[in-house]
Amino acid sequence: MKKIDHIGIVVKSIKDALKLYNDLLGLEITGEEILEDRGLRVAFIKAGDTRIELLEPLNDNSEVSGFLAKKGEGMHHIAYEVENVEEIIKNAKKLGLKPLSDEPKNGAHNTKVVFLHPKTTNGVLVELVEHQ
Ligand SMILES: CC[C@@H](C(=O)O)C(=O)SCCNC(=O)CCNC(=O)[C@H](O)C(C)(C)COP(=O)(O)OP(=O)(O)OC[C@H]1O[C@@H](n2cnc3c(N)ncnc32)[C@H](O)[C@@H]1OP(=O)(O)O
Ligand SMILES: [Co+2]
Repeated sequence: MKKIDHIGIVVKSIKDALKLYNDLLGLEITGEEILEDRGLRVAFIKAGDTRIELLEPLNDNSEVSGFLAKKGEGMHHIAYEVENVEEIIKNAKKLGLKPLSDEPKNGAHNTKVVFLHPKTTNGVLVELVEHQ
């Protein structure tokens, strides 16, 4: 594991959330992306050597709609940058840490990602990210 790649936060509106990250803290958006297949508008904000990932649902079928409906806005996941996501999936299984897919999926900004089920990772949704 190289570092915390980003901290994912679900928000109703990225624009509204910028009052804190941009207006108050002076942090800039370093990359915004629409992920249609995931129903997500995503904005990355550089914060020191890690990033905040703001996740806004595009529609009711978004990957974060259920979370937003049940828990409201808030902390969603912690992403760790790894070297070899395929390798880490195999090791996670051996350790009883449940990957949510057997193969990595495409993440934001040309990455391969896999998530570990929060019920096997002390209640925190963990994302493992390999930058291409
Ligand atoms: C932009 C792309 C990518 C990147 O490149 O960075 C992203 O970050 S995409 C981020 C959004 N996508 C995902 O999160 C995909 C992986 N997540 C999932 O597959 C699901 O969210 C889940 C984790 C499997 C949960 O889905 P589901 O089982 O349908 O929801 P439930 O409400 O039934 O939850 C079951 C259980 O898990 C607890 N839970 C749910 N979400 C979280 C969470 N974010 N953190 C911690 N715990 C979570 C939930 O509370 C339930 O527990 P109990 O209530 O005790 O049963
Ligand atoms: Co993420």
